[in-house]
Amino acid sequence: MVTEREEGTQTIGGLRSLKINSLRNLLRVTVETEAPVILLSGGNGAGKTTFLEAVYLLARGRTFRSVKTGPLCARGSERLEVCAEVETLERGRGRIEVARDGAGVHRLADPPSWLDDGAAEMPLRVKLVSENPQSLLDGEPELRRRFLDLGVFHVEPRFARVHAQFRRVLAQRNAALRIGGAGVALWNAPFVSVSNAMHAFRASFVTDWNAMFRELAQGFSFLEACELRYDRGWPETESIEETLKKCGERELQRGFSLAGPGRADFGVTQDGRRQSLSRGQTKVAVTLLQLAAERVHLARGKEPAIFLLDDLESELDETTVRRLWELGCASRSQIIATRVSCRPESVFLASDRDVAMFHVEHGQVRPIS
Ligand SMILES: Nc1ncnc2c1ncn2[C@@H]1O[C@H](COP(=O)(O)OP(=O)(O)OP(=O)(O)O)[C@@H](O)[C@H]1O
Repeated sequence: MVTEREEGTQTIGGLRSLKINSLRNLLRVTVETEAPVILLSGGNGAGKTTFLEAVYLLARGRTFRSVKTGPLCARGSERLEVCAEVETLERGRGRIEVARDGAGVHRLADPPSWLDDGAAEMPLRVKLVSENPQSLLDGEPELRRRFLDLGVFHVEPRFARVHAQFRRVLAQRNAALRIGGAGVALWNAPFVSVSNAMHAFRASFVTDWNAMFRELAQGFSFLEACELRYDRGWPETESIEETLKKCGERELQRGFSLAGPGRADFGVTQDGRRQSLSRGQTKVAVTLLQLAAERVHLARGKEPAIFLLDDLESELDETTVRRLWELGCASRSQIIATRVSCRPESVFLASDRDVAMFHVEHGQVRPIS
């Protein structure tokens, strides 16, 4: 497996075929390709993002779009299905299938052993640069914690148990704080222990992630002196026990925990201060964060993820698109990218990787020969 990656051939894992039934405007779509780069072009509303959504659904069992985008099931249909043949370097080929009806999302897989390992070991990992990547750095800390935790989870499956334990302890501690503090003392010791465990996992991932991010950021002058700063959720100068003691009164007044891993955050900083970035620059930073995380995952022996790049060109100048594209192609992960068809596609074809091009129109996806 490593040999193929190191030799730089185009033989990488990823999607080999994708069938979509009744997902938004994609009523019946079949795409078969072994290409390491899949480029979908088409006009607005053609269904390009929906194609990415189908792959994301397979990997994560949910969509990346907000509920405001409306129901996933095509109008007039009661069930959607997405099915893919996937090749992994370690396990060869297998099928993943997701179906959704009124009762929610069901994930089916063949061979069934792929299911036994749990979500962390599912054969399909995706890394998304979405239609609004800025929300990761500009939005709620909750989004960043989820992003960070997914990154940790992929390198350290034991993190899932610690995470679940933390959520249970936090819920109990908060319940005790809400009713005036009776029983809080009972939950402090487990809270301290699970907080320290969670921080240790996160910090170890962030150290590597930051190193990769700084390396990648060298290619972009506005990010040159920037780094990834992780805030564990309580001051670096004190232990979590000390912080709990200090904010005990306030926690009782507010009725919930004010410190701990549930308050962790990260950001792109320069000289310790949050860097102010334009929309385009923020998009670059988020793309680099994804690429950096992928490098960490690969270095820890993970299968390459599939990069889903939704309209990479929007808000970016041509040189920047070219640089990001080169970095993406150098990662040797499979890339599925969308673009609005009015722009020249030369940037995307200028790499040594095979590109399979498809045109998306009125919910149909057709190969461009
Ligand atoms: N449940 C649904 N049933 C049928 N059609 C839907 C449903 N939900 C969304 N759509 C339509 O499906 C299309 C999907 O658009 P999508 O966001 O995938 O387009 P896109 O090609 O990425 O466009 P853009 O370049 O504008 O981002 C839209 O035209 C939308 O109106």
